[in-house]
Amino acid sequence: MEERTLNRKTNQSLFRFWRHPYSLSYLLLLFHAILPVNYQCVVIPSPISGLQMAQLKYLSGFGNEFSSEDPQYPGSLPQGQNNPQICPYGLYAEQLSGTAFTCPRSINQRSWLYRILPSVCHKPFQPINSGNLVGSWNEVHPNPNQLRWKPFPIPPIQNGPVDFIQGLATVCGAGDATVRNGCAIHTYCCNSSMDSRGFYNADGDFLIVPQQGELMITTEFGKMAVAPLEICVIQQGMRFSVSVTGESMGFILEVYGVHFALPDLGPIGANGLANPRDFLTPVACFEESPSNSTFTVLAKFHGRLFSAKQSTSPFNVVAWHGNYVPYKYPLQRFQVMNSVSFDHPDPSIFTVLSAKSAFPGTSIADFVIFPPRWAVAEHTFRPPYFHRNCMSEFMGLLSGKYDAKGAGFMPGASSLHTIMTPHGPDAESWSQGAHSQLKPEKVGDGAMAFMFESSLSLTATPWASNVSCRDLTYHKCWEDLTSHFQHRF
Ligand SMILES: O=C(O)Cc1cc(O)ccc1O
Ligand SMILES: [Fe+2]
Repeated sequence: MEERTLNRKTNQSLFRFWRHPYSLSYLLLLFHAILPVNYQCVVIPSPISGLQMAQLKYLSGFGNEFSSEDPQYPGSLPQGQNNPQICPYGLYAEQLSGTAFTCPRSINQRSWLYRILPSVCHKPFQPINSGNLVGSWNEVHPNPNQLRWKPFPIPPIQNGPVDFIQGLATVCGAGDATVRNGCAIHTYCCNSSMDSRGFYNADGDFLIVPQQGELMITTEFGKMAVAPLEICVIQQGMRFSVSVTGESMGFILEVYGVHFALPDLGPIGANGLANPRDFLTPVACFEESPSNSTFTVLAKFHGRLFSAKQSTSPFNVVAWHGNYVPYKYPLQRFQVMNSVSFDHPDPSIFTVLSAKSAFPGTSIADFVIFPPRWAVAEHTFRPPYFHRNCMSEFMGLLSGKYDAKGAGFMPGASSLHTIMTPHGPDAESWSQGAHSQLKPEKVGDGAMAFMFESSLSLTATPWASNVSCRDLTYHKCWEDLTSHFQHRF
């Protein structure tokens, strides 16, 4: 059977309206077209011209209780209840739970999806080749050294298409998806769109950080365009498919058993860092499936990939409501805090999102960024300090230059300093920081670095340890640090 593409805009003709078995209820529901629907739309021009997504609409806010219906199907969202005996337009109701039913209300997350067929309508899942994905850390050899990688190579299209899922490789991680505690860091390097393939991750949430290439992500909740300097979060179980316009590369922080939240602001006050209204969630937009279609749903379960066929698009959700949703965030919206007197504050002031562990103030993983900012601290060594940390630090450079490193940490490069591994500015950056004149200075103009910081002891996978872009000379960047100790005698 021929596979159909998932990102085809579906036929929503009047003809289909009249032949639909629930056309009477259509008429009644037309009244809903004039009723206000409880959402706040933001229209953001898409950066992706090649994907014909000129303008996408989004709902604004973090952790909100949203509702959305495909504008072509007014009244498709049931009002006043979740489970009408028959849903509007003959849709099926399906709940997607992101937390235990009984989680406290403040952290409880779930959404109700109203879809053409429920997700259960698929052929059995079969295991497929999991490539360079790793989900268990038993075979991984620990390495306490400083590790660094030049940009992970994107396979050229001449060598064959590689999509977002085929291009996944696990760099490092710790913990276990089966006991819902841990995290993994992956890279994706791809050159093609997923077309008729949808994917869900049963293991955890993906925080996706594109470094090269814009992503058009179709989800069950609608479509998101995510360009470099934007990030998105697709939470456990949400189906999605990634289209690209060319060679694309980026990083993924996966967390098991916990969801990302905004950090508390403490004495900072009610505003600052990542502000909730800058988080954007897609609006409902569904795909119908012509008869005789076949779609593939891929699953990541216990770190392994599985594949199943089904006859309807997994993106067949006409309306939804809830607070368990995918979202994106433009990193330039981050309001940076820093010292205006002296000394270098800890990088936790740059936390965008936290996946908290059960220990107060200690995260499974934090997503931290280093945006352009003014440095004004007096009588201070301004670059990042030398450091040994009880947390693991995975860093990447999206653009520009990082203030602790020279050319060896180029855009697209990444590094891992795991628990108690000493690290800090390279010899040249130290020299600059120690001797430069301390006038007000813009740090990292046009630059953006990020850090995935985890309380878990991250270990690199065999793939990451042996990949050809590993910088085996990394340790040399500190070799020129010499003693300046002034003996008393
Ligand atoms: O470059 C790093 O290692 C990250 C980092 C940045 C910073 O400003 C202070 C401490 C720190 O670990
Ligand atoms: Fe550090």
